[in-house]
Amino acid sequence: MDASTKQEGISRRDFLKMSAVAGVGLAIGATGMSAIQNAVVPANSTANETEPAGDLIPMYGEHQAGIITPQQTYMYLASFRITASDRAAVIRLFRDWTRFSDLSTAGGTMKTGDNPLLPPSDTGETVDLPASKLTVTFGFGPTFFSQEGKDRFGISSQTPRYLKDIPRMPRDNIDPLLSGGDVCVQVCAEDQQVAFHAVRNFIRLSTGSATLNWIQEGFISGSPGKTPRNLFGFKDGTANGLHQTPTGYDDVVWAGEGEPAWMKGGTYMAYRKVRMLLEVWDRSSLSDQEDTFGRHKDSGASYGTKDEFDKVDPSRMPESAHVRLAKQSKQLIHRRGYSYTDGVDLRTGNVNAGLLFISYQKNPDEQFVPMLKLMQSQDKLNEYTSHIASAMFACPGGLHEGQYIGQNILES
Ligand SMILES: C=CC1=C(C)c2cc3[nH]c(cc4nc(cc5[nH]c(cc1n2)c(C)c5CCC(=O)O)C(CCC(=O)O)=C4C)c(C)c3C=C
Ligand SMILES: [Fe+2]
Repeated sequence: MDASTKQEGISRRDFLKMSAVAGVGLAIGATGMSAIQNAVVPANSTANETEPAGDLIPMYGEHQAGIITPQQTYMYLASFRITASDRAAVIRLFRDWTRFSDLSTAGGTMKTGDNPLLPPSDTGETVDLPASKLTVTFGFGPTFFSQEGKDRFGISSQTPRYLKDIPRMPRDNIDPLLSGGDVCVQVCAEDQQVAFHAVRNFIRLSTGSATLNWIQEGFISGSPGKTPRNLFGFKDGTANGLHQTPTGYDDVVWAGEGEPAWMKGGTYMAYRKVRMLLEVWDRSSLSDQEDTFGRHKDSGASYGTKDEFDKVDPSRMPESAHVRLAKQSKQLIHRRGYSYTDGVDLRTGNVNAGLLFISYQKNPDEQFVPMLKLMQSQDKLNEYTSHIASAMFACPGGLHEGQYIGQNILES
């Protein structure tokens, strides 16, 4: 940690220590500190200290939380465009975002009512709510490093090895307004209001430095310990078990050789918003539905087997089955998708719904893109889906206390 960080930074642990001495409602008013430092105070420091351990997911460590963390029920994915023109302003934003992440993942809020003449620093909707397993995961898009050949923040030499947009696919119906971005923030929690509060305050804190491109919200549902079902009624996520081994995440998820130092412990997030044509699907026979995946709907067992986790034999499946094609690519990825609903398609009266497909992998060129290509050309699932948004982000490794997100890039 460099001296300036130590001087300016204030960690949750320091914060709680200070709160314990000064009592609840401690205000930090040093001039020169950025907006959030003046605004940050735990909603209730006692509540923070006694937060049930099971409700907190540590923010610090070798990897960012929210990547291999067991999936929480709710997710927001927000994409920002940096509007700040100089590196110092980006650093201020990332410091503020990091402090807010530190605070909110620990179950705190910014000050909610210290000056009646000013708007409260925090929007307030999580006061009295627990941390709810809140995680915040940051990623950087290709345009963060350079845009139209311009090295905006003098960091293009730090571009990760495989970071580029997902190439256009033949069946794509991609909406550019819902795709890409300089920075993404994935927020997950067991309570939707806790997740929304975080994303909303990230947006507030970005005022003057970044604008929101798009935001998506998703949900999953499943009994504890069971694989959740997607909106087609199939268990989705079964194969993640294949790399849940001692070396599995290093082999599949965490960035490898030839990457800038800040990618150590990091990964690539591939994102596709995939609309699922529920009305078409609901008119299909059970055998058509099962042939689409090569798995049985009720049990989740692959064709020719009995139980969900039995070894898959692709030769037992139709050639166009989704799982057979995934196997044909001979690649593994770590999927962490969420269902979404977006109201009604006013042109057809059909429901807008589908999957916010998110996968993490160490090398998207080798693991993700070939798999997507294969699926786009041959997958029976294409009869029922349409890819409408797309993005690729590089997610840095985890932070230690006192660091801010992107520090190793911006201070390299
Ligand atoms: C390019 C990668 C993938 C996209 C895009 C994708 C979209 C997508 N998938 C489902 C539903 C299921 N997918 C399942 C398995 C599965 N899917 C991918 C990749 C993509 N899916 C992989 C790598 C796998 C695992 C294959 C294996 O090794 O067995 C399954 C089966 C159960 C499971 O393992 O999760 C389902 C169901 C939908 C609905 C969808 C787009 C809307
Ligand atoms: Fe899939």
